Amino acid sequence: MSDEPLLEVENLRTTFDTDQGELIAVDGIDFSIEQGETVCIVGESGSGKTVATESITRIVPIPPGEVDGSVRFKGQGLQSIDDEALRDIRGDQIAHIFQNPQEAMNHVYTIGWQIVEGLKIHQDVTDEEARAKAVELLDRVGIANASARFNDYPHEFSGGQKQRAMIAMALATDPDLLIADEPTTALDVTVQAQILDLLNELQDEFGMSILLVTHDLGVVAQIADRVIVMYSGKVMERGDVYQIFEEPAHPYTQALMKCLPEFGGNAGGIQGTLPDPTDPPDGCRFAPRCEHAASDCTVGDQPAEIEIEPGHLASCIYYQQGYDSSVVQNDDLGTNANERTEAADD
Ligand SMILES: Nc1ncnc2c1ncn2[C@@H]1O[C@H](COP(=O)(O)OP(=O)(O)OP(=O)(O)O)[C@@H](O)[C@H]1O
Ligand code: NI
Repeated sequence: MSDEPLLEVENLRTTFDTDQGELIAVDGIDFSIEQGETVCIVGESGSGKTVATESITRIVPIPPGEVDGSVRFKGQGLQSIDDEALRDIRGDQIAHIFQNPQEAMNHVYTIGWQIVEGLKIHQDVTDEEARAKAVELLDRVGIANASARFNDYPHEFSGGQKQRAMIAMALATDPDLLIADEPTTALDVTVQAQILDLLNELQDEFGMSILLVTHDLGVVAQIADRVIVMYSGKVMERGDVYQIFEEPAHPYTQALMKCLPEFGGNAGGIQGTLPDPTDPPDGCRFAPRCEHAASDCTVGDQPAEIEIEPGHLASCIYYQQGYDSSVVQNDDLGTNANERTEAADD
């Protein structure tokens, strides 16, 4: 095995041509995912999480979208390969699951048929083998009585069962990377926890990497190895799950944490709104909402990411030399955040 990451994204920039002008959805972000790792992208609605992940295999609509930057998957540059080769990778090595399985499924075909079709397109199997494998997968994702449920239509499955079936479809081709965009948002809390447990188990078993998009820090705590905090198309902070929960460094991450119920936060979220993506402000994108913002925060470009500890980086000038980082370091988050990461450790 090489020590190259499974996925390496550099300077990814995705814009849309809109009536209001060029909309910058993702503004030059870098990240990588190692083999077997779970990386979560977290951030408020509209921060560019979905567009970032959908730019990897160019499932964003082009036009009006335009994707720039470098995406390397197993060492192969995806930005330069043709659509057919990309479709092959998408169906085979990089699988997507979405928030709403209802939309991703075909209503007129049975669940089993849809898994079988996926298998047959990408693998050289007979009908019998494909059927047996589909039943096995349905069973594996926790669909009781799988061989009978094989013949059910999507509307005969509950929301949680549909999401399980989507996961079975995604696993059918034994992908190296599973991209899951808000996979549990439409589900109630108990089912959500079960699906995340299932993803964790399947990852151990199948060895795939997971890139999971969510706005929910509870989901992050339950599943992430590493976390990327996005805001307004930029990466604000990144680190392993312990660093992010125990020592959130960027005021934006801290503000997200403070919205959690254990800090007495309300579901209303952070005060204020995201900047206009067709006209982002100078300086740090979060400065207009940041309680610590100084005049230096509103000039130039988004600050470069500064390494605070190995693997833990924040894009905030207070961590640059000559600034006092104690201004943004936040003691009142410490103890409760520890409880959360202990839960994440289980
Ligand atoms: N097809 C499109 N055309 C124009 N603008 C788009 C398109 N798709 C996304 N955008 C814009 O790109 C920005 C980022 O959207 P994106 O869906 O990535 O956010 P997100 O972080 O996934 O939010 P959410 O948590 O609500 O899913 C938003 O301003 C959105 O309006
Ligand atoms: Ni999204």
